Amino acid sequence: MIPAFVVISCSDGCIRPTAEELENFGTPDFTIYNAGQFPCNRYTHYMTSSTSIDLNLARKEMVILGTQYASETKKGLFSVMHYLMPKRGILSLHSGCNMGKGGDVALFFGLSGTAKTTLSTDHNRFLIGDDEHCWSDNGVSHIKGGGYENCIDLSREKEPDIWNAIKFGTVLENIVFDEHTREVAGIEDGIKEPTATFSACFGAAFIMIHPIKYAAMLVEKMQKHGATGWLVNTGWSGGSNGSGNRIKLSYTRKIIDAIHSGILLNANYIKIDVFGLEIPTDIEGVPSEILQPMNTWSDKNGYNDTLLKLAGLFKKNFEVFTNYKIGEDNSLTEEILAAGPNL
Ligand SMILES: Nc1ncnc2c1ncn2[C@@H]1O[C@H](COP(=O)(O)OP(=O)(O)O)[C@@H](O)[C@H]1O
Ligand SMILES: C=C(OP(=O)(O)O)C(=O)O
Repeated sequence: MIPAFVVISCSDGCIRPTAEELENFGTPDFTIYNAGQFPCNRYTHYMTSSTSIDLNLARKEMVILGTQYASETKKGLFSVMHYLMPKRGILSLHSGCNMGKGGDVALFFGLSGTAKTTLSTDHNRFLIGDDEHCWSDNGVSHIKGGGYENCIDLSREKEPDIWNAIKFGTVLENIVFDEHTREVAGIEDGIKEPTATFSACFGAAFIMIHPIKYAAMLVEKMQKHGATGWLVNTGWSGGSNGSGNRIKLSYTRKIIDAIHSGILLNANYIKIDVFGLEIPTDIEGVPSEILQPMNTWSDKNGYNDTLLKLAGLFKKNFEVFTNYKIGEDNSLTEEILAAGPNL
């Protein structure tokens, strides 16, 4: 049995045919069988849990078993888009997207929980979508309707647009009203030590062809349209477990504002060791001392050890991609490698 909230989430995310269209609908482009909590057989070869999402591109069918996660249908379709779109020269992206009043478009890449929804929802800009987009020669369009926001510590002051979006008809998932009756663990419960997670294209779970192919398309589109790329920390700063804090959302928003305004193109930068990242020395509204990560760590040896450890993990992670050649030469892979950490 599928709970109503799963159905609502799916129909909100997809284009709903009108009654007239339904009369002569013909053969669907794709058929999804979602069996809700009915499990898969975990004793099947390669099955590691009682949840499975099986996709058959030739039959144009998907079977979802053993999960009531509301987004599973649309995330499954996201994988299908990662197969179909690149074939048409369109780049599919795990990103949020918004547009400034002058028509400038920004994409926000990141794994789940890294603030695609939070930052693409910006009072001064138009929201295109929070999670799944396509970049074609005609511009950026969103794949799914609706938005999926992490509600931990949500407040009217800090995130007014998202706060106001919660009204009748909103589906709340994994929400605990009363700590005493809580049955599910919170997303961050039980996490003691942050672990480095690498996910190609910020969405390894969804991509269908080699990640370098998506990377090549991204490079081509960024060069063609003169887009700039920025790495913004929306996560931890100032130490590993037991010390440090998550960067304040208000500071992150100021950093994003400075990027949108173009002011950072002419700022002063300091290059950090190992990763070679260039970090602006000043951003209006953000304390300068938090911009350089080393300043925020009281344990300087801990900082250097962690920097080297992370650089090693980066290099190791990329090893599996280095043999893939794209185009006549291997230059794109070489360029990506050159931009990585220098040990
Ligand atoms: N500095 C920060 N920048 C962005 N988000 C932050 C920051 N600190 C905390 N958060 C919180 O992190 C969460 C990000 O979740 P969300 O935007 O739903 O991520 P995603 O859309 O990438 O899955 C939100 O609850 C947001 O309030
Ligand atoms: C969790 C989801 O996406 P994300 O956290 O990447 O925004 C989702 O849309 O189901």
